[in-house]
Amino acid sequence: MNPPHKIIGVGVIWNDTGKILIDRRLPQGAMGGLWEFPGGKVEPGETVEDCIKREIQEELGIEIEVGDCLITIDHTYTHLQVTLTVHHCRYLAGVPQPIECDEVRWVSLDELETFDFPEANTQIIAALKQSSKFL
Ligand SMILES: Nc1nc2c([nH]c(=O)n2[C@H]2C[C@H](O)[C@@H](COP(=O)(O)OP(=O)(O)OP(=O)(O)O)O2)c(=O)[nH]1
Ligand SMILES: [Mg+2]
Repeated sequence: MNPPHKIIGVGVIWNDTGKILIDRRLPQGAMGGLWEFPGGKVEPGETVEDCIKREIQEELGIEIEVGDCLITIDHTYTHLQVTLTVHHCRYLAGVPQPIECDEVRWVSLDELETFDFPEANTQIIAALKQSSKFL
């Protein structure tokens, strides 16, 4: 039997000093304690862009603008298959609050590699580094 499949909208949120917002998942549950880019499950009838905007408002209490898609990744974990659709986002307003996570941080692209992320994120970080070469 294949594990269940979730479609996830994920935001790489940039502020105007070029830092990226990451959050630490709660210690309990799947991938507990790992860092991630904010996001969550796409609800029925919702676009990925709407999902990212909603999740980030719910989880962090901030306003963002959702931009271009960076990458889409299909990844199979032991108990779960995920499709992560990752968009660049622009921070607009509000102070990020750890509403549904343990901690939030603004970090540089270089610092990203020093945090522990889920396995699928290796590809997101590689894509970010690749795309930033041309900035
Ligand atoms: N938001 C986010 N999720 C990620 C990343 N990398 C990664 O593998 N995931 C996985 C972990 C989760 O299984 C899923 C995120 O969906 P979610 O946050 O709604 O799922 P969850 O398991 O925490 O919540 P739930 O099903 O209990 O409602 O995608 C990432 O960078 N950001
Ligand atoms: Mg989530």
